[in-house]
Amino acid sequence: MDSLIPSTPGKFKMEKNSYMHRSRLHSSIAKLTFWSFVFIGIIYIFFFRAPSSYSASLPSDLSRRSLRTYTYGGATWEKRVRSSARIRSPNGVSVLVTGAAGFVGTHVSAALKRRGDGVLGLDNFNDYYDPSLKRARQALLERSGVFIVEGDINDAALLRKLFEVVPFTHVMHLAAQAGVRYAMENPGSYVHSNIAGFVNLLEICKSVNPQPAIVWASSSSVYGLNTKVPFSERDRTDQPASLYAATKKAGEEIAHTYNHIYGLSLTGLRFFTVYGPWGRPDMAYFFFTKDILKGKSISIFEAANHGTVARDFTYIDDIVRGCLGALDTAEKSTGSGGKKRGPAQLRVFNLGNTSPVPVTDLVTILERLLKVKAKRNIMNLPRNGDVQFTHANISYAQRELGYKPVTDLQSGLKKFVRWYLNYYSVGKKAVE
Ligand SMILES: O=C(O)[C@H]1O[C@H](OP(=O)(O)OP(=O)(O)OC[C@H]2O[C@@H](n3ccc(=O)[nH]c3=O)[C@H](O)[C@@H]2O)[C@H](O)[C@@H](O)[C@@H]1O
Repeated sequence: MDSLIPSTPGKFKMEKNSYMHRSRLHSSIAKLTFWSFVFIGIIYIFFFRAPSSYSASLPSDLSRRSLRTYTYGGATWEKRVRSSARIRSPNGVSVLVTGAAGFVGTHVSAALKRRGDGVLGLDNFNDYYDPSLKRARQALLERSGVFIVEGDINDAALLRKLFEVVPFTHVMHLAAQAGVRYAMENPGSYVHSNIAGFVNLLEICKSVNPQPAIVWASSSSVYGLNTKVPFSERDRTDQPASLYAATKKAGEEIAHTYNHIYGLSLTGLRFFTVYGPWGRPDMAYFFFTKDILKGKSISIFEAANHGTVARDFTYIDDIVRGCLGALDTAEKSTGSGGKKRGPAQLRVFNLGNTSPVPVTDLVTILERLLKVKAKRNIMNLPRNGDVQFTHANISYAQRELGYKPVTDLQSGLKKFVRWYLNYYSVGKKAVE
């Protein structure tokens, strides 16, 4: 079919010329045939090819997200929102936690609630990974009095409404499209959540009165191809190795802008491979556990020349303490009515463990805890966004937030495995 449709008008002219000596009728049939092909071609491209390639690059969960409508409002709903966000301790704060049904979001929300802060969750419950795990986390939070509003950070009307009902003093912004490798499959979802969603949230935060202070999740991946170790906040972060990292880096620059123009107090936290109970099934420690138990082989990446791939795995409870430290030391935003009144706080911290562990050692620990030998398939680190190692310098967070991780990988994984076996009711007797 391609050969029948001229690709350029020039080509068309040449073909048309070759028919000049034929009969007029023949020529008009040829023209008609040609234009029919062009027409059919256009229809094909716009109505069939375009949507399918569009949905391949902006796949299912993004389109599902945009199409999904959430219902909110009404007296009962507002009552639940207010009650969840009510401060119950003398020095408490009221915090809107975005991504509250996510891994870190659930733990942070529960910790804030425990100490008497007002907490309202927001989550779109997308299906990037098993939503039933998010629902289970939601049930857990509900039992401790945290209500999660179902909605998207891109929904300006919803965010405005939430601030109308509750004048939040703080926003803990953890909603994001996470995962390094998935960015190659679904780039649009990273732009949608990590850039557009973040800007939308900041737009609302800058315009409300009083403006909240914002603490938000950046990522260790912003260090990208940086080779200087341990990674310090002052190191270069202009060589991201994945679109995920690029969107988190963009978030840091966007934070700078909103701080500069509107006086929003902003603290970014660069998390280093956070793991633990209620974790994310898309992360290696989680699906390695699942696959080892099933007797399925696992792919363990190694760098060139059998180079070690390592991560500064950081246990969730340590991260939660870092998040609370960031909230507690966050100064007030200085703007009001969308106008800056003075300079405001702008910070970025590493929250890591400062103790990188090779992925092979992670697997050995899991084997011991699960009492099952892994079927190891060693393969080259794919070029899909992964970096060879991460290692946090945490002295700045230590000084400013009192951040001090205390959990080594062995102890943290033990807690994870115990939770995993219990949650998925695995009959095996592992982890003594
Ligand atoms: O700290 C961070 O900034 C990031 O940490 C994780 O990203 P990553 O460290 O790549 O975590 P995993 O996907 O769980 O991978 C952990 C290690 O296992 C390796 N891996 C992963 C998958 C696999 O099949 N085999 C394998 O050896 C990876 O190369 C990596 O070294 C999270 O997924 C990101 O959302 C987060 O921002």
